[in-house]
Amino acid sequence: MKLYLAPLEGITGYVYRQAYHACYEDADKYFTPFLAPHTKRSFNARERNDLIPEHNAGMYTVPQVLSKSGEDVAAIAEELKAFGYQEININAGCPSGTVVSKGRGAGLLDDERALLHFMDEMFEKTDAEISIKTRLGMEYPDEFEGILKIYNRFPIKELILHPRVREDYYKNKPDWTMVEYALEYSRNPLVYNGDIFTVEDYERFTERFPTIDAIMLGRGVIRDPALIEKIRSGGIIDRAAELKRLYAFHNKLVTGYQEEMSGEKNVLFKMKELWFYLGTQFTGIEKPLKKIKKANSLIEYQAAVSEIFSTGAGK
Ligand SMILES: Cc1cc2nc3c(=O)[nH]c(=O)nc-3n(C[C@H](O)[C@H](O)[C@H](O)COP(=O)(O)O)c2cc1C
Repeated sequence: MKLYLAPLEGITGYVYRQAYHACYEDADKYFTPFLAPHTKRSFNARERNDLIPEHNAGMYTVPQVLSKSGEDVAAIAEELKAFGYQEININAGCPSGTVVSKGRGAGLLDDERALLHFMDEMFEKTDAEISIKTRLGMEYPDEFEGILKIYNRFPIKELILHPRVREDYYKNKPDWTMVEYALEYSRNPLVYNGDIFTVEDYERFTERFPTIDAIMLGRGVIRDPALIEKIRSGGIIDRAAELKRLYAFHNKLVTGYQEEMSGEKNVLFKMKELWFYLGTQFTGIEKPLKKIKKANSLIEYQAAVSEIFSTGAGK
């Protein structure tokens, strides 16, 4: 099974990916959070930092592009080639109102004619390898029938399906009936994405879909960075060693963000967001978690984190 790390805007930037690469067995592919091409100028400093080869050494990284213009995608693909990227991923799933209202992300799925035009132009104007990360549609899962017919007209490297509609955001359950449908009718290789948080979730999925050979993991890995290794090893990982490694990974993130960003406040913001996910793998940490949320300095923050790791709390 190939296991990919999903793009998570604000979380899986290069600092996260580098720390992950240093501490854990690699994901088979890493996807950057979306880049939104600008017609007049090239990448901004943050995007450039995410893409440069030095920040992606030893990892197979796929840049993700958020656009509704095939021409813009083709232009950005050329710029990405200069960084050494042959494969790019298209975001056809972002549910955010500001993105969708501009016809991008899941908004691409709102109008089949526009989607077809976008795909036509993109495939005509670039020879880069294109994968698509898609939802089922905007409102109803059966919208996917028409959408898949469009995807089937193009040689997509991988069709990564997050089987929710835009209206779901991240609520409700991924629709596995539509995964069955996609498996039967997609002419392109299918990758699954959605709600695989534990080894048990993974096993339930592979039991039902034994022929799917690639899964993209998002929040599951952010909650438990060892998830990919647990899946590969069948769940056997020593908890004490695991916590030690998680602490080292955590500290690498803090150092990485300190180097990347100016000001403690920004670093604290990033780390607090991460604990929203990491906290779920511990029990009995309400007090230190509260201290993390309230921390005004990195010293206060690190003291609270040390409480969590030193008590060995854990499920
Ligand atoms: C905070 C956050 C940021 C995200 N950013 C992106 C993004 O930049 N591009 C994208 O395609 N999906 C993005 N997603 C969606 C994830 O890649 C993934 O599809 C979703 O979380 C479902 O997978 P999971 O259940 O394994 O987490 C984001 C999700 C979250 C929660």
